[in-house]
Amino acid sequence: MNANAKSVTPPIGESERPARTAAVIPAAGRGVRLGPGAPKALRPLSGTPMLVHAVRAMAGSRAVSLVVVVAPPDGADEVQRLLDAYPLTGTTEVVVVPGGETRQESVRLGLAAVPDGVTTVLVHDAARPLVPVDTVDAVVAAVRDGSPAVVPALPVTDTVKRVEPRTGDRAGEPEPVVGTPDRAVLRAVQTPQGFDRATLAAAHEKIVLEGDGATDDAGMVERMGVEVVVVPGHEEAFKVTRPLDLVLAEAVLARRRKNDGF
Ligand SMILES: Nc1ccn([C@@H]2O[C@H](COP(=O)(O)OP(=O)(O)OP(=O)(O)O)[C@@H](O)[C@H]2O)c(=O)n1
Ligand SMILES: C[C@](O)(CO)[C@H](O)COP(=O)(O)O
Repeated sequence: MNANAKSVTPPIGESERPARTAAVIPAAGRGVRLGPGAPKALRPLSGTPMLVHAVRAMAGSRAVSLVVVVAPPDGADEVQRLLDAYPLTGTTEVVVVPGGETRQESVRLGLAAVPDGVTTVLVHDAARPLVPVDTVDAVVAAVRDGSPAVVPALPVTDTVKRVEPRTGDRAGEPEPVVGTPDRAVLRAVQTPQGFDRATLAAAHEKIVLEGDGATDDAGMVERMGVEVVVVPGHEEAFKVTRPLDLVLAEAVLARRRKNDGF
């Protein structure tokens, strides 16, 4: 959309949901970097599984009428039972499907379960359980305003180096630096990423045929030559990846409880 053009899209929740929005939550990963234990999405945060936080975060947006949870390939029944134990208060429907060996495959399987009539699809990591609803709404609004692919992202705060990785017999050796990108043009990308449904489906179809090394869905769309835009992300939308991230997530939840007066 032209930067100066004014959006005519009604605020989220005030439209009659002409364009149904679904959220696909890939939750089939093991969480190897988090260390031994249950699959990452099922680990508790303040006593509630990470996945439940992520589902609530998506259902918290009035735009989202369906959440597709992508469970570990052999764990769909367990995930369904777990979600049954934490029913949502609103009207958002939740379905569970088995996932695949890679995140990309899991997203593709989740997308296949999205019914006809849904025109906007969000893809959100179960590993980002604390994303605020305003961030979700900002992504949905940008898609509804005409951007086929929208990612929330934050400026990078560390200086980033490009290196020549040392692998195989040379793994562990110091890695030569081959460049320092200008930090001002870098963004650290989060989820939910929002898409025009047909665009996302086409990107996944192309990748199945041709293979690809993209680490996020927007990267796949970019490789088709489609414009991807960034909206402001949020510090609390960080990805729980390593053990220290669990400590941070608990601290964020404790701060929210305190702010809510609990
Ligand atoms: N085969 C896979 C692998 C990952 N994911 C999901 O993709 C999201 C982001 O992935 P990441 O943080 O890398 O999770 P894991 O793959 O579980 O982590 P690790 O690489 O440490 O094992 C997570 O919600 C994860 O469950 C998935 O649905 N299917
Ligand atoms: C999709 C993502 O969360 C955007 O930052 C990220 O690329 C997932 O990466 P991972 O390798 O699955 O951790």
